Parts: sequence; C-alpha cells; structure tokens
Amino acid sequence: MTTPPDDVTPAAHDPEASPAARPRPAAPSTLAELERRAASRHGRPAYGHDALIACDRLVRVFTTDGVEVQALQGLDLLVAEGELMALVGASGSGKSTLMNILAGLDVPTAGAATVAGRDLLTMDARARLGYRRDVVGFVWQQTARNLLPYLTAQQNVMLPMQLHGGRRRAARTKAAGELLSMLALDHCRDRRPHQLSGGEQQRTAIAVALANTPSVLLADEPTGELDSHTAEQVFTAFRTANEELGTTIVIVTHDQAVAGEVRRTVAIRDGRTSSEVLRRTERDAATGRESLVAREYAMLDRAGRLQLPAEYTHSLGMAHRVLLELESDHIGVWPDRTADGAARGRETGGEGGRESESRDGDEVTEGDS
Ligand SMILES: Nc1ncnc2c1ncn2[C@@H]1O[C@H](COP(=O)(O)OP(=O)(O)OP(=O)(O)O)[C@@H](O)[C@H]1O
Repeated sequence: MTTPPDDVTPAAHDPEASPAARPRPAAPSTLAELERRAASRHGRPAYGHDALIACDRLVRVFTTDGVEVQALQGLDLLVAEGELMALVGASGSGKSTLMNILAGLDVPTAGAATVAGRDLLTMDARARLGYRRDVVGFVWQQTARNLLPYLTAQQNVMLPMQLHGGRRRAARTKAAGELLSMLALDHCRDRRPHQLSGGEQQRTAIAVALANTPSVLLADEPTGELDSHTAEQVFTAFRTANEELGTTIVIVTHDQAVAGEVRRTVAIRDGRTSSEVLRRTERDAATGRESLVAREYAMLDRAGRLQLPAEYTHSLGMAHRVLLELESDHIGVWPDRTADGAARGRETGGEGGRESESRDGDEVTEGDS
C-alpha cells in the first residue's frame, strides 16, 4: 500500500472543495520556501526557524575549465543569536566558500541559507547590497583589505555609516569614537592605517565592520598574519563586541588558541560540518570548584548522515560498511565482520578483524550480522 505524500495540502483531501474553489498557492520559489510551507501545514517549526544563521544542505559547486569542484556538499549549520563561535577545518574544506556565501558575496548552487531572516538564495542585487551594508560586517585576514589607506581610523569607521545614511555628521563622529574607545583604540583615532600596528589595524577593522550595528560579524582568519600576543588582543576585541553589543560572531581560524577560547568550535570536513567541540563551565558537586569542560560531538545531518572521525575508522579498519546496533541509550557501530569486510579491513591496515574477534560473545554475536 502506498501512503499519501505527507505534504499533501488539507484542501486536496477536502471532499467539499471543488477544484475551482480551492485556493491555488503561489508557486514556491525555493526549497526553503517549500519546506517552510510543508512544516507550517504540519504545525511544526521549519528547520532553524529560531536560529540567526541557518544553512540547510548547502551546496556550492565551482566549475573551472569543465572541471567541477564541490566546495560545499550539503552543509548544515545553525548559529543562535548572540553566539561567538569558531569554524575550523583543513585547507580546502570549504570554510571561505561558506563565509563568502554568508557575507552575501557568493550565491550557493543549491540548498537553503538564511541570515537574520534574509534568504541568501533569492535576494536580488539591491537587497544583496543592503544586506552587505547593514546585516553583516566582515573582517578579512589581509589587514590591507579591511581599511582605506588614505583615511584615518575614525574616518574609516565613519565611512560605512555615511554610505548607510540617516545619521548626521556629529552623530557619526560620536558613534565612531565610541566604537574605537570600546576596542581600546582611542590613541589611533587620527592615524592612517600605515601608522597602526597589525593588531591595531585588525581592531580598527572590527570597529569598521561594526559601524552599522550588523546582526552578524564574520571574520576569515583575522589573526592569521599576527603573532600570538597580538592575536590575543584582536580576539579580545571580538569578545568585547560580542559581550557589549550582543553581536553574533563567526570566526574562521587555524589558530588553536582562538578556537580554544570560544564556547563552540565547528569543524568542516569535505564541505560538510563534521564535528563540534562545546565548552562549558561545570561545577564539581563535592568541591564546588568550577572548571571548563570541552566535549567533542559528531554532527548528525538532517538525512541522518554522520561523519565518523578518520582516526576512529582507520584504527578499527572500518571502510565501506559497518554494523549498527540500536541499544536502549546509544547506537553501536562495529566493523564489518563478514569475510569480505574483514579482508577489506586488513587491506586498509586497520584492526577491524581483531577488534571484532575480541567483541565475540559480548556485544556482537554471529547471528547479529
Ligand atoms: N572561485 C573558485 N573557483 C574554483 N574552485 C574554487 C573557488 N573557490 C574555492 N574553490 C575550491 O573549493 C574548495 C574549497 O575552498 P575554500 O577556499 O572554501 O577552502 P578553505 O577551507 O577556506 O581553505 P583554506 O583554509 O586554504 O582557505 C577548494 O577545493 C577550492 O580549490
């Protein structure tokens, strides 16, 4: 028996409504819109409805000289309002591609992405311009790319305010001064970028990015060109912006020190979010002492796919096929112990065969596989 598709509208089953009488909904333009409609019919909130940034099965394919590169391969990511988080991943994993999409500089090939309620796939050129000016701020790795060389720090911060319009000069001067003060840059106010250190330039760039009070501040390797002490000062500026202004901040970084300072670090692997480290303060019940505890989680995507860490699968010789078992409070994942599976495990240099033998008789029996 075939079950009806679960997104059939109630009107389609209403015997009283003639086809002509039924209201015809406008054709949905995006996958996100289709899903939102389907979810609203079921009374369920749409995926990521309460997140400030919601990426849903995001795909970005680049084609160069007829060769396709899948930079993002169905990436899911939710970021809540007010978060300060880091994105990490090997070179080529898709971090910058994601940041360019979130910054409104690039458009995904497929999937859905919304930031502060703006749909990044359907924005027209005018909306995209407004989005880049008012909704997101951006700090690049190359210090020279963030600031105009012939303007002072204060003038650099005032420029986006001027382009946005609406504030008189005196108000812009005051607001720029306050931002520079907040980031401990009072002494830099009348200096041009070449008169600032690398760290001061990046902190000024943060002030520029915050000029129009964006919902989201994106930074791609903002401390990449700095020594560790200066990088620490720049990170402090991000933290200040997050705590004082409540700005949501996403930082791409290779810097372990930066990644270790935020509460949430998301790792991207092969164009998908693969794991997350969450840090939180826990209090020891006996001593009352507080400590920061970091836990690593694997990401389960909406289709139920899980990326197992390569070091885990290699050490157990897991390849191609694994055995799953549902327990009352967890799911067991075991190496494939069938004859060809064990042979494959040995080919890949893992311990799969021996590991599964050692489990004989307790967790997995012959009849299970
Ligand atoms: N404009 C482009 N045209 C063709 N391929 C591209 C383009 N931009 C990125 N890519 C490819 O997409 C993949 C992801 O690149 P991306 O720059 O997003 O990675 P990344 O994680 O930021 O790397 P890195 O840490 O080195 O900056 C890479 O294989 C890259 O070569």
